[in-house]
Amino acid sequence: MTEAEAGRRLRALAKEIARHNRLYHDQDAPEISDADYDALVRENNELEAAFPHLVRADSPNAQIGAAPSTALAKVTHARPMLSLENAFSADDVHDFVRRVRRFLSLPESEPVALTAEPKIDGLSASLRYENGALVLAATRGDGTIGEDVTANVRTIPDIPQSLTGAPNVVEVRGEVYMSKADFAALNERQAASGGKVFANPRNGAAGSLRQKDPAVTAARPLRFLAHGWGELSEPLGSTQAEAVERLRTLGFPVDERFGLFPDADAALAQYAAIEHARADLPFDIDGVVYKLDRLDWQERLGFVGRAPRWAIAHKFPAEKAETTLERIEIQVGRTGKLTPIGRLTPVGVGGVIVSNVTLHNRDEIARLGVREGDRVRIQRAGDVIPQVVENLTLDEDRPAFVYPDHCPACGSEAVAEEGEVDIRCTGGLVCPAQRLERLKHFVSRGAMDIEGLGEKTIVEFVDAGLIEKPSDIFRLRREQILGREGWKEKSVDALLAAIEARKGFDSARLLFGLGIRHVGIVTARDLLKCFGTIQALEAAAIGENGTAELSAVEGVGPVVAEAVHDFFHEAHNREEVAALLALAAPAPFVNQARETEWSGKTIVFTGSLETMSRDEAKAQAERLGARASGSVSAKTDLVVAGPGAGSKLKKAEELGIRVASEEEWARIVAEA
Ligand SMILES: NC(=O)c1ccc[n+]([C@@H]2O[C@H](COP(=O)([O-])OP(=O)(O)OC[C@H]3O[C@@H](n4cnc5c(N)ncnc54)[C@H](O)[C@@H]3O)[C@@H](O)[C@H]2O)c1
Ligand SMILES: [Zn+2]
Repeated sequence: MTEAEAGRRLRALAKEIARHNRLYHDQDAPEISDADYDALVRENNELEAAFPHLVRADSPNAQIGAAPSTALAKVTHARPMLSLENAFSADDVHDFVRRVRRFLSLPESEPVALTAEPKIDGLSASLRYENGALVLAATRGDGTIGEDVTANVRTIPDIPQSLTGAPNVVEVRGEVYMSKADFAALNERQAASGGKVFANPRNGAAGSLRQKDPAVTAARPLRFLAHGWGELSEPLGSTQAEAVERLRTLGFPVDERFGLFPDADAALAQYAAIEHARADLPFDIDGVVYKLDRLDWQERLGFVGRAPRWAIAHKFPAEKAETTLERIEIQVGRTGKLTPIGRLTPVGVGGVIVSNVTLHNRDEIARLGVREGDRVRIQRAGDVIPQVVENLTLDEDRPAFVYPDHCPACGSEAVAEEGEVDIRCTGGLVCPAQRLERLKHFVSRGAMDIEGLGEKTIVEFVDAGLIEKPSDIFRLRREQILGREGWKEKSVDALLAAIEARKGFDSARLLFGLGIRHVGIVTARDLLKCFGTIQALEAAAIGENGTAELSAVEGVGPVVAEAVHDFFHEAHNREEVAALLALAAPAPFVNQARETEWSGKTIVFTGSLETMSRDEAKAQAERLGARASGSVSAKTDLVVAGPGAGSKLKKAEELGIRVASEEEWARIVAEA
């Protein structure tokens, strides 16, 4: 940014921020969210830091709140009512402590104790007591001049009218606020009577206190929490914690979460605890305020501009923000799932800058009605990926977003399964987005189980361009691998021998290794029991009545049939299968199942098995002529439950299905 641009921007920001200050502080009717307001202030501060000589006399940093414009009498504060510096991260808080240390020239060994308490979202008031009697109450106004709200404050039950044992002059400062419940009820009454509806409890409290007629204030459920003081004829204590305790004994409400902490880390832990409790608190808070405990240090630090040097407000991250959805991009996941990603104009939400959101799926895009270029409201909760919660662009002119019906990574058809919202690429074996996952699956234990070709080696070979698709594994040549780092002659030979050993291997394992959706090892065997070879299966799948023929197979339903059909429908998948069959020449399927009392029965394995893998257990079931299924239903004959079994076991018990332990299962297998 050039200097001229910065100057223009600073001028615009000063004007804009002043306007929002008036709307918020004086008219109790903000137009933008606090997060958006804070973003303007931050932009201003960054520019001021980059161009210090351009800082304006009317800089937003030179001002507190807004000058009052009500019909209320003006009051000049005996001591100014200040604002607070903001911190947005733990780093900011540590910086604050470092600044304090530097200012006071404290040695590292000197502890810096801090108080921490919620930052109540209300409006500050100063209550002046002389000889124990409440004589004046004032709003903050612009920090120097506030409004006289004495009569109004007298109607607030939390605020004592008189004090005993107090210094002759005490100005108690704190927050006038409205509880969330009272605020909701007030707005309901206001709406019913056609009165002003408030944007939030803070505005409700401010609008209720700043009334010409105290009777109106009296009818509003206002509350008060003390957090500081102004003029005093004698000190309330020698530390912040002592002084606050004194205020409590004088009869002022103090928040129960107020605490004294030995250092910044302990105070930050309290921040986390308060943030955690935030939603359940009866009133709105927007952060935690830390103050130096030692009052002699507060005195030395004084204030700069509009805020004390000895306190800082650690704001909670905003969880919602508005921005523009610039583009909708479709990503292909490792398993072929198409996921729409929204590219945003970067915006701060929940303490981080967000430039991408997940749009989940086609249905979500339709539900939100979002198109490229729309204004959207996004939300971020905890560590969750940010989401679009609302489309703010209501014009209907532009056409709806067209969801692609082909995979952007490989051009294969992308389809949704019946009743499913997700759209998947059917390009499986050749889709670059799925390449790695497919290859890892192909060589995995339950599939081709190629020794020496683990995930790490797959990644290495893919990166080196040695393999792209499963058939390439059978094309690997000695000299391609030899000479690569970490590959000795012996290991290369062992690997090639392991690959060679997989020629003429089990066709069911190879079929399973293709990674067709829903085709697990059991389904692969079911299919081959019927068709005998992968070639025959392929011919059936792409035949005229393909899906019908496949769904007729025992153990295969319409969803599996559809997936198998879609897979073989893609020409490049057929090419790859043909290459694999030529290179690996798997043996025709041999049905190993025996006729036993378990033939035709359905068995479900759940929980963890200790002496065998899930795959092995399933294979055992099949050899007994039984089918292994993934879900428990009335048709289930046996549930084998290991430790950690959950809902499936519960369901089996509800349905009265026989349940066996792993040990009992081993006995069944041995005896069958
Ligand atoms: N949405 C808008 O248009 C808009 C406009 C102006 C200001 N704002 C919001 O108002 C804030 C700025 O207002 P501000 O200058 O009054 O600063 P502030 O409200 O962020 O902080 C200072 C005030 O915090 C209050 N406070 C609450 N609990 C306290 C505690 N425990 N200890 C000490 N003080 C405590 C005090 O009254 C003090 O005056 C910003 O956070 C901004 O988001 C919003
Ligand atoms: Zn694809």
